[in-house]
Amino acid sequence: MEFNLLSSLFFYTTPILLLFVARKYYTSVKNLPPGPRPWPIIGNMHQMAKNPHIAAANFAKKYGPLISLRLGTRLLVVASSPEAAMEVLKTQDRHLSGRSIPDALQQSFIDYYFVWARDCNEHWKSCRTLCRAELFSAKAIEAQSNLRNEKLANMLGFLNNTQGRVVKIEELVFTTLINTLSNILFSKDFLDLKDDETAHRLKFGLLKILENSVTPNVSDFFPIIGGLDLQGLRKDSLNHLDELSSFSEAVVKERRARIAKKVVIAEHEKDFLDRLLENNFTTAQINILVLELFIAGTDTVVTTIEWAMAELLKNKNIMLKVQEELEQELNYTSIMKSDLSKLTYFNACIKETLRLHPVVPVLIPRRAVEACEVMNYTIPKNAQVWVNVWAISHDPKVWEDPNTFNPERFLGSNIDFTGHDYEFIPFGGGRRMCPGLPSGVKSLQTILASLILEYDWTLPNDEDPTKLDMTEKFGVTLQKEKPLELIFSRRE
Ligand code: HEM
Repeated sequence: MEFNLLSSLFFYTTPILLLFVARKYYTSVKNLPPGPRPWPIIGNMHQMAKNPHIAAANFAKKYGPLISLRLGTRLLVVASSPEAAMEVLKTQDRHLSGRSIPDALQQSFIDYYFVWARDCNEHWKSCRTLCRAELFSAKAIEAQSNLRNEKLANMLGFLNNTQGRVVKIEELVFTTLINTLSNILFSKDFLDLKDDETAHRLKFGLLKILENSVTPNVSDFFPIIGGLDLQGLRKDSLNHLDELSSFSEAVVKERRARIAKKVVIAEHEKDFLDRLLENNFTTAQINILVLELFIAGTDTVVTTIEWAMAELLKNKNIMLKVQEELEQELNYTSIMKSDLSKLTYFNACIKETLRLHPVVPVLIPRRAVEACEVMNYTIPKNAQVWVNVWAISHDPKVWEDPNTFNPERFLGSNIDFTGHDYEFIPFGGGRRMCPGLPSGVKSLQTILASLILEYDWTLPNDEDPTKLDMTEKFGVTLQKEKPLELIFSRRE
């Protein structure tokens, strides 16, 4: 009886309270960027639907390059032109360098996040410094080359035995990348190319965490009721995080035991885990960091390779040109030893893939740590900020014929993805820019070059490649809705 009374009270008063809070908040902020009129309570939620990056790009056509939208009681500001992106990522980088942590990831270890660190705090700084020195510096990438070569050889060996069977590209590349990364981090393979089930479980867990972080969630729209976790996304993410931590936890335990026994290891044999332990990272901090590196460093590369292969299949003339360049410059044994950045046409294809299919379409959402001005509009403290890379990449005012896959546009051009050319920022920019760029690009180059050079690719059931379904699926990463499946046959 008492419970019924309380729940009815909650049911009837909550919407009124929310409406009041939202109204009070939004009428108090002056000079917000323009945008479509929000509905009471829900704001513009219903207008963002399945593909929010496209919906926001369409609003930008009407309201300008900086717009504001309301998602429940939350304010979202979206930058959709190179000029607006530059103001967010460069001019106001310090004020807009926070992350907006989705409710699904509001867990007890929130202070240990790297990718989702709320602001550029001391822990974030030590993660970034250590990762840059030990994983992503030119010296570190060079030191990883034997290991990468070995994992690449495993992948090609596996493909040689598929004998006309259909191969799911995302699973093949995912396993290769996880093992490359797990060896760099822990000197250990996490997966076996023949063991689909474990690979599937790991991939499912990582993707589920990403998916939960972008699933429309009432707790994000109305933080006042966040603690209730009405959709169970926080609980579900924690279950996956716990399960995935078990992959690393055992290794960390083993390593600590080795250190306790004072076993001496040569400097050049130490891996990333040794460095983390030397820097006094706790087991919980290591588990989260490793998970975030797996999340940030696998799906991005897998998805980009899948899009690149799909575009090359669709565009036979471009494929022939890349094959010709690779054949002239390399052969398989020299791929890891070659400087692949010298292959102009091949690299133009990688850039064009990242332009047409920017794998992180709105960057990882930023948060205003302080109120600031962008394009003469006010961005209030704690507003969420997207840089709509997808909109910039598909804007005919920025790119000629933007929907066509045309690597030639990058030939003889200095435009690069290093975060300074704001019309092309697939890795973001400013202090939260992707630190894994050198590692990601190395993986894209070596895996793609090997697959192009070594095999002819055909679609199952003699499907016509020019009719390949290129529908996108929105998420933190912009995936190909229908996974690419191919049959590989060795080239002469
Ligand atoms: C095709 C490959 C990749 C693409 C397109 C990509 C893209 C991005 C983007 C757009 C961001 C957000 C940047 C921003 O907010 O301005 C990001 C962040 C990040 N990426 Fe990547 N990434 C790739 C590969 C990798 C790899 C291989 C790793 C590591 C193994 C990695 C680790 C990270 C980390 C740790 C962050 C968070 C940085 C921070 O918040 O300070 N990424 N990435």
